[in-house]
Amino acid sequence: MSLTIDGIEFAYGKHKVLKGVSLEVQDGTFCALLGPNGSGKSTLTKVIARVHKPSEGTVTFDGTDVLSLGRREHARTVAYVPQSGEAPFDLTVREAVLLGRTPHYGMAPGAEDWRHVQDAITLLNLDGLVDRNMSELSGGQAQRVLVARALAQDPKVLLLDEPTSALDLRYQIETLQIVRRITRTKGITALIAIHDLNHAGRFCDQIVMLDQGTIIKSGTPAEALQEDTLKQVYGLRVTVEEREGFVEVRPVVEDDLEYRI
Ligand SMILES: Nc1ncnc2c1ncn2[C@@H]1O[C@H](COP(=O)(O)OP(=O)(O)OP(=O)(O)O)[C@@H](O)[C@H]1O
Repeated sequence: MSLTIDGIEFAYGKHKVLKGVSLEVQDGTFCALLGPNGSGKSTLTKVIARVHKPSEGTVTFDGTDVLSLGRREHARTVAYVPQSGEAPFDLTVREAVLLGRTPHYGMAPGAEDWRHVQDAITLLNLDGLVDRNMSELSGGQAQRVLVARALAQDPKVLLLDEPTSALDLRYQIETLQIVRRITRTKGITALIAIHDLNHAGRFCDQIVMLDQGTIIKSGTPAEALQEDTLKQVYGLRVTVEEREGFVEVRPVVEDDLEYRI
């Protein structure tokens, strides 16, 4: 049982951004999408979230064609956390999290829906903010609301596009721990676009390295985070060590800008 992405091609106009991307993520796996700016991480999450339609390729989850599901069924299967600039600004925090339940109820939310909303609010430590308007939140608070909305949706596949970019260190760690825990306890498949190689190595089971719209490497953190791969993809010398059971990447910074290859 898995999320299977096969031969995805996508272009913005004439600019080809995804060039035959194929990837398999097993159920219950927390998978990081890594790669330099512009390598296609966000675009890939948007294709799975159906924000963009690929010109070629398929996305299936446990054998079901995700790209041709009905709208409601897709929303019950896949939840998408966009970058924080895309928050719904005219709503209170509670209303924004409740949006995640829309695919699950008919005329009005029921007790089960409110339970999911409250659980997500508590998990993301948003209890003190529930009546605040989204427009009054800091970037990091808004980002936590978007994660809570996606968790309230109770999806099978969770897509996160740089969900920790505006978070302080404590909330970065907490958010990654929460996602990791729900992959374990609920068997959810999570795919996260993220820049922090060490967070990816610490919290994720699988790492997929994208470069110019192509997958360069996919494997465990130890398999994917290798010095030669990182040098090739980021154009930067790094050292990679195993520390307390986790892979740790450090840039080799000698003198001003001398690290450039
Ligand atoms: N809406 C758009 N219209 C045209 N080109 C776009 C659009 N969005 C992204 N691109 C281009 O597609 C390429 C891939 O962008 P994408 O946002 O998927 O990369 P990314 O790996 O997520 O980058 P980052 O790490 O900077 O967020 C880039 O060259 C970018 O300029």
